[in-house]
Amino acid sequence: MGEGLVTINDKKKWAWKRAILNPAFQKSHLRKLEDDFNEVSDFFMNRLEKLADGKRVVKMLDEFNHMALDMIAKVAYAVDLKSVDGDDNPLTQAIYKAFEGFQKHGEDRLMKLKPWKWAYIKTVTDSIQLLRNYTREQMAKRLDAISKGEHVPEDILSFIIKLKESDPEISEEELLDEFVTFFVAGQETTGNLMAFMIMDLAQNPDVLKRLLTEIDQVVGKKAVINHDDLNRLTYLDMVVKETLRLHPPVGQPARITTKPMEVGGYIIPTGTIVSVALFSMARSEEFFDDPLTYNPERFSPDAEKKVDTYTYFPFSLGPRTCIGRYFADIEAKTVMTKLLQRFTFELIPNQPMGVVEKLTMSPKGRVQCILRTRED
Ligand code: HEM
Repeated sequence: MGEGLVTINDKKKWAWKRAILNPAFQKSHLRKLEDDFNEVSDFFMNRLEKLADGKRVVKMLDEFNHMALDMIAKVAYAVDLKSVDGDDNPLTQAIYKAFEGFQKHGEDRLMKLKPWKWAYIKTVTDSIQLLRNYTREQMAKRLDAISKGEHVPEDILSFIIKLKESDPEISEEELLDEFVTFFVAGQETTGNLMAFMIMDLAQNPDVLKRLLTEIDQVVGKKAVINHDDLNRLTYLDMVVKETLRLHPPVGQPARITTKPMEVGGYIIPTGTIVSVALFSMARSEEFFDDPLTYNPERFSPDAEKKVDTYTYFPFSLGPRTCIGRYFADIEAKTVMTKLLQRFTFELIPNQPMGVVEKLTMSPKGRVQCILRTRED
């Protein structure tokens, strides 16, 4: 992700990029891309339709991860990746290889010094090259269309290009970093959120029942889920928030101290990486009543006022809070509404119910389910 928004350390440069990219992620802007959110969700429902035979074991985490990749490709860059139907397309494979390489590099920073890893590293760098060539082509096409005065979508790519308009000196590499950043930052996180929602709902039938009642009453079988529908699905909002509390996809947001700080009598020197264990805080009685119980009521409009901002922040806090939080919110709610309109799910017994933490926190057992259509 190089000098992309997530990893960039230069404060001034970050602030400039963030100011230009922020409007692309505002709720009012994302509303304009509602059709794309619906289209990718519908394509995903067709995929689930094929899997919902009441017999097959479906790993929901894998399905959601593919869908989330398709969502970023479409909503951010107007690209129809359609990886839910199989990831044999070279671009999808390259994206997955790049993610894997990024993760493995995080686990073993000395990898480059180990000759027996060089063949593997080459497969990763080849994939990154393919990805960069592809994004370079997309960017060139878009710039060409803009220069000819053609109509172009108001997607995130258009905002990345605004970086170049604001500073023509910006390198092509940096623009590519930004392009790749959104693929990485927005895929696994939202995929995990939706997989955790299925896991939590399947284990809490009363919550699921109430949610289904809300969906049936508020949207019924409505095909296009828009912003107003999402606003009226208030219990769904509470369910999303409670899932993010008990199962935060980013379990430990981190910061680097810029001056010495005292915490609990200990001095933390400048330049220390400090991470806050959201996952553990959610499990502590010091911060939440009956913390292990999955209880969306914590986020009912009245109760939510009592939730302390400094104990619950799945999208982090401060200026470097997640830029994609509304994107994730619209995506998760649109997809889950459509899924619950059509399907029921049942967890396969005896699968691991814990979490694994790598770059993100994901369900260990990949949420294996049997799916059925609701008419069955
Ligand atoms: C449920 C889904 C998501 C969760 C839980 C999540 C969580 C987070 C967190 C905790 C951070 C801050 C990291 C830190 O402070 O250490 C962050 C940053 C970021 N996220 Fe997300 N995120 C999600 C979805 C998305 C999506 C969909 C996108 C883009 C389409 C995105 C793009 C970013 C970017 C670019 C940053 C860096 C922002 C900056 O430093 O200015 N995220 N996210």
